[in-house]
Amino acid sequence: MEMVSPSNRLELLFDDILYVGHAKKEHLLMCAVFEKIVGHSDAVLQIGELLLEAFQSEDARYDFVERLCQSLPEANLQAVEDDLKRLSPEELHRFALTGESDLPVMTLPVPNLMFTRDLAAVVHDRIIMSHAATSARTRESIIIHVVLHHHPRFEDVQDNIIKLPKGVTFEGGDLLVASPETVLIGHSERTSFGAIMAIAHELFEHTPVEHVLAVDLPKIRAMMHLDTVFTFASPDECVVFPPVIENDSFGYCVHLTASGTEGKFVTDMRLSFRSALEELLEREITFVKCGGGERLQQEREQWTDGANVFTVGPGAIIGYERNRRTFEGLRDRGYRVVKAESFLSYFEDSDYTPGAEKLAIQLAGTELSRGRGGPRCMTLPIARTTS
Ligand SMILES: NC(=O)NCCC[C@H](N)C(=O)O
Repeated sequence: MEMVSPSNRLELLFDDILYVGHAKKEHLLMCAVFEKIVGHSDAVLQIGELLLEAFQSEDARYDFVERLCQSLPEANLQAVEDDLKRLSPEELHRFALTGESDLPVMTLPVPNLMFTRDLAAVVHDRIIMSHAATSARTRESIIIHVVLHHHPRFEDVQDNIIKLPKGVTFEGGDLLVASPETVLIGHSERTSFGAIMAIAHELFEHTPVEHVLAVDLPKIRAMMHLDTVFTFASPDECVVFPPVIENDSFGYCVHLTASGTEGKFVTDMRLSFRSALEELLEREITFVKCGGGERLQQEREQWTDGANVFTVGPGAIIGYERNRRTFEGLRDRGYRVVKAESFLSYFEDSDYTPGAEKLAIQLAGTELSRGRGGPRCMTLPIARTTS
């Protein structure tokens, strides 16, 4: 992230230059909250460390270099393909993250790797790998490929990895698992309709998923993924950006179900996302408004990821503190609002019991929030259990 500059920031999908030291502290604090809630120190894995561990295998390094050379032909990396393959695990790791090495070639860094959510999506026992929509994030799709295929931790899931066909684009922030049978996918700036159909096909074939709701989003940067305007706080509460999520109109929400005939779906055009969701989940859903009742504040808080909360455990969600009105809405729903630091000091000498009360944890995140991604974007749950 230290390599994002005023001249390359747009290409690297950053609106601003972050104070990296503070951003790191904020990230560490967020991970400490996750570990406390999950209750063991192995709860949080760091993608950079997983990559370095995977690179201990020569096959992994070769695979990475070959995919990199193929995926970005304009970077002319083929000229140094053999040299890249000869780099040590540590040197190749440095090159993979920063684009720098001692070789006479340079490429862009991958500062968006912190938004691990977009690298893949896990639904039941399947892992759908991303097909990044932008060249700034293409290398991240290769990184997750290498980690999943070569890290010993993922040895047993090889047959469960879903690879999407060429030509479609998909980023994990567009996929939300609403229930064991229902998956929501944003048709966004980053995820193509072809990807939604391919994912629906795979999920209908290999998992208990029976319904995919495709949600049409404005194709704009501020709402690049579905999780920038809609996230679950609990099974019956969501944080939503009302101007987009309550915009009922023709073609906005398409319900896909399997038809029983290979390659065919039954489609059903839904005018209201809320009613489609409530019908599929068979319960009423409360929409907590990101930014409260006023349009101006809704826009301000959506911009700083007020609608991008992450549910760490039953009843415990985390979001950026600056989204004050969003937290007020959660308080009105019975959440106790607490700062991340206070949460950790309160439970310093005791275990946290998930579900004992509804907690909305505030992460200061003044630097992280300038990267255009919230706590959900910065996580990638790799296993799911239903309760
Ligand atoms: N799921 C998300 O919404 N991720 C945030 C990604 C932010 C990153 N700067 C990007 O533009 O891709």
